Order: sequence, then structure tokens, then C-alpha cells
Amino acid sequence: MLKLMWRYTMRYKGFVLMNLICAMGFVLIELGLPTLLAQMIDEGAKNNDVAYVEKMGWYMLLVVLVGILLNIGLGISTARITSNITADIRDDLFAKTQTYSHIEYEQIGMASLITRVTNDAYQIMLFLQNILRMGLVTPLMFGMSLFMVFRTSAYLGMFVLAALPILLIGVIAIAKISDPLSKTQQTNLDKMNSILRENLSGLRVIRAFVKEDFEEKRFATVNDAYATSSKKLFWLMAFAQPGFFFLFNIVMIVIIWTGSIQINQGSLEVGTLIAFIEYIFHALFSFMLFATVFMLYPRAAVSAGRIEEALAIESEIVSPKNGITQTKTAGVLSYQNVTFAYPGQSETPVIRTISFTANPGETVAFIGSTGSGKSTLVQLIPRFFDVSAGSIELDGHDVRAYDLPALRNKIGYVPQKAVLFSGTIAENLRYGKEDATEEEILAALTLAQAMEFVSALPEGIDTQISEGGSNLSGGQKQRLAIARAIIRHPEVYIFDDSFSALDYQTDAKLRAALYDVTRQATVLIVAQRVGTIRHADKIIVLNEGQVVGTGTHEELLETCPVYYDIASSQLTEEELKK
Ligand SMILES: Nc1ncnc2c1ncn2[C@@H]1O[C@H](COP(=O)(O)OP(=O)(O)OP(=O)(O)O)[C@@H](O)[C@H]1O
Repeated sequence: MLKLMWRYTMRYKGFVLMNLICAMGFVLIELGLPTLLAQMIDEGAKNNDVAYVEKMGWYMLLVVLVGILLNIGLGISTARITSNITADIRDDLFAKTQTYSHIEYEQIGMASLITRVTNDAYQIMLFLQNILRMGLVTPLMFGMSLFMVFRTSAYLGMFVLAALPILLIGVIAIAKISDPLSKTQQTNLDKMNSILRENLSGLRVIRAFVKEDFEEKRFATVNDAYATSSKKLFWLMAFAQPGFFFLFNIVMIVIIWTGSIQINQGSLEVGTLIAFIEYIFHALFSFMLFATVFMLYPRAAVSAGRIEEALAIESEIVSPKNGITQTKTAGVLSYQNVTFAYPGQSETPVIRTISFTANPGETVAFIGSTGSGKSTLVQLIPRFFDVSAGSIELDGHDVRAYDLPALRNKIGYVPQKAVLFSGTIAENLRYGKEDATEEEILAALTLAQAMEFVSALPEGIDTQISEGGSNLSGGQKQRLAIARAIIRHPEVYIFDDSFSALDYQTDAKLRAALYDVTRQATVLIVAQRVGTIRHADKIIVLNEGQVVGTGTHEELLETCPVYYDIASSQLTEEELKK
């Protein structure tokens, strides 16, 4: 935890120095004041020396003003350091998550990642704020006050010393109790976020199945668990503070009592006792403030641990050093005995020893029952996952040898579930090609059969898309996702069941339009509908992760019973014979 904070804090050495200077100056001033006060009383007021009292009054005013300036400086440097560091941590975490492969996302969980970037970073900010504001001032103040206490009266100082071990034990006990509570609290926050995320994105399904009560109970369970751990933490604080003040007051009573006796006996001056009480107040109060900072430590440590964990994860899928960026051909694809199992499921590969080739200008289609491995198979090309055995070569090189962005830039991927981002339609298309002109955008939309509905929108390509594209229909989203892939003119197109939400007519029109733009490219189409792929140059039939047939539509009808079954369930007798 401290390592993480140190690393980030050291990025702002100038402000740290300012913080140190302000903190030290502030402490000196706070402790100088009681000395001036004591002198004012014992030498001025006692001897009725009004001029001396006045002079000391002006000194004190000056000192107070400098103290205020230093305090402001302390606040400013603290604010600058903490807000900068929190922003840095969030930036670094975000950048790190961008390097994760799907494996790491699944390992940590999306909700937990969100909590780490938001809440955990916030906890660090809270702690740092306290540390920078009080973490240095309080021990300094405590040490120096204690010194002044003993310098003023060693006898009275013994009473303060007696109270300290009790305070120390209390603080350690509180830290020990709050550590597991903080961990539970953060884990419960993760769960709460996860349920909330799932719930909000699945709202329509929840309503359709009248599961609101069920969901409310599910949310209430984790929310209650979170509240319980929070309550316990608050309870702890609720007891800690009055407990401290109780002890504080007892020490004060003992000192005032003993001090009064000493004044009576003439061995102590009134001003000295007042200064002494001020010193004790500073000593004990700074101890309590430091203890408060210390109490925040366990929770911040838990958060720091979670942030460190996320930052330390190295993605399994990384771009090699000096990866390939240039190739002689464009889009020559070859699968060689590819086997793939999802992480942690090595005994049950979902892809088994698959080999095939696809060349530029060719359309290769994949069909098979659900769960037969079609999507997984095509996701291995952009390295969303790496093969478990065998290899995939693109233009004569293993995909793992490519510079990762260069590899992915060769590919136009249209996912099964169209994903759009909040922003305008034009901005979404520029995801595919950053510098795309308006003409290029319009051309891509026309090809993707999206122009009709886009031009009917009041703001055309400048229409705002809501979060997740919720203001568009499934088919409209799919067409925009297709346009986004088309606009970059990739060497390899991957359409992962991307035509499923389109009606037959649009599907046919789209494929006809695509025929022209994809003439030079390699096209891979995953589909459920035979109609979508019957004109493909090569159809690969998958069953339980294995190839059970390869050929054209006509060939497969003759040779592949699995394909025949799929085709006969979708086509009429005449269509089958065509
Ligand atoms: N992230 C994952 N982790 C573990 N197993 C997975 C994951 N994604 C898919 N699978 C499993 O891999 C198998 C193949 O899934 P895949 O999505 O490739 O099939 P598919 O043929 O594309 O199916 P569909 O036509 O329904 O989209 C399935 O048994 C599925 O349960």
C-alpha cells in the first residue's frame, strides 16, 4: 500500500516539499503561541505591564496570520497531490484494463474492475488527503508538544505519559478489527455493482418475466451485507471517539487538579499551567487525529491491494517485440490443426484439430448447431484468445508473431451482438477509420443498407446513439456495426452471425452489396441461416468443435448429413433441389 502511494506521490515532488514546509511551519507556530501566551500572562498581566501585553498581543496576531497562510498552503498542496494522484491511478488502471485479454477480464470480473477504478481509487484519495493534511502535522505536533509538556513540567507530564499506552492499545485494536470488515465491505461493493450492472442491462427481461421482486431481494441481500459491515465499522468509530475523549478529560482533570495544588504552593505559575494545558491539548488531540488517519489505513490498504493486483496482472495476450507489421500478401488465412480450450477447461476443448484455408476473394462460411464453436473459431484470428495447439497463419505468419494492432488492423470484425458506443453515428463509424470523410461514412452506410434509416433520422449521421445503442433496433445496430467494419477496407472480414437480426430481403441486399467491396478480401461468415451462406465458396460444417463437412452448398447437401439436416429444416423441397 505504502509502496503504491510512494510511487505516485513522488511524481509531485514540488508539492510534497511545499506540504512538508507548510506542515512544519504550522506546527512551530501552533506551539509558539502558548509560549507567547504564557509570557504575556506571567510577565505582562501579572506585573500590570500593559505595554508588554499589547506588544505580545501584536506578536501573537502576526504569528496567527502566518499560521493561517501556512495552513492554506498545506490545504492547497494536499489537494493538488491527492487529486493528481487519484487521476493518475485511474488513468493507469484504465490503460491497464485496455491491455487485458478476455481471460483477465473474466478472471477479475467487470464489476470489480469498475469498483477498483472508482471506489478503490477514491479510498486511496481519502487516505492520502488525511495523511498529507494530518499525517505529518500530527506526529510532529505530538512529538514537539510532548517535548514542551516535559520542558514545562516533568511532573505533570508523567500523567500524560501514563495515558498514552492505553490510547495506543485502543488504536491497534481498532485497526485489527476494522481490517477484515473493510475487506468484506469492498467485496460486497463488488457484488452490489455486479448485480446492479446485470440488472440494469437486463431490465426488459426482468420486467417481461415479472422478476422485479426476485431481483429486489437479490440486491437487498448484498446491500444488507454491505450495510452490516459498514454499520460495524461505524459502531467501532462511535465507541472509539467518546472513549478517547473520556480519557482525555480524565487526564485534564488530574492535571488541573494537581496543577492548582502546585499554584497554591507557589511552585507553578498560572500562565505556565495555561500553556501546559494547551500543550497537552495539542499532544493528545494530535494523537487522536493521527489515530483517525490510522483507522482509515486498513480500508485504504485493502483498496490499494486491489489496485496493485489489477495493475500487476500481465495480459496473456501481448504484442511481441518487433512484431510483424508488413506482409507480402493480404488476407491469406490458414488454420493448421487448431485446438482450443477456454482457460481452466483444458480437458474439454471447444475447437478440435481444425484445418482450413481461406484466400483473398474467397468467402468461407461456418455453420453448425449452437455451441458448436463457430464464434470461438473466428475469435482466434484477432487473438481474443490464443490457440491451445496448432497455429493460425495470416499471410504466411503465425498471428502470434504479429504486432497486435497491425494484426487487428488487417481485420474487420463484426461481433455477434452489435456493440455501439455513446456518441454520434459518424463517431461510431470513425471507430473503424479515424480519418474517415463524410463521403466514406455515407458510402459505408449505403453498402451496409443503413442509409435508409439513417437518412430518416432528423440529424442523419450526427444523430446521437444512446449508451449501448439502446435507441436503435437490433437490425439497425447490426448494420451500423457492419458499416464500421466496411469503412476500414480490411483484408479479412469476420461476420460473426452478423446478419441474424436482418430480414431476409435486407440480408440478401446486403450480401449482394458486400460482394463488390469484398472482392479483394477474405470473408469469413458465421451464420445460422443456410440462405445467408449458400453462395459461399466454401462452407465448413462444425459439430461439437470438429469439422464434419467442407464444400459448397451443393456438395455438402450430397456429402454431409449434418448440413443436409440443417438445410432441410430451413429450405423448401424446391429450394433444396435448386
Ligand atoms: N468465455 C467462455 N468461457 C468458457 N466457455 C465458453 C466461453 N464462450 C463460449 N464458451 C463455450 O464454448 C462453446 C462454443 O461456443 P461458441 O460461442 O463458439 O459457439 P457457437 O457455435 O458460436 O454458438 P452460437 O451459434 O450459439 O453462437 C460453447 O460450449 C460455450 O459454452
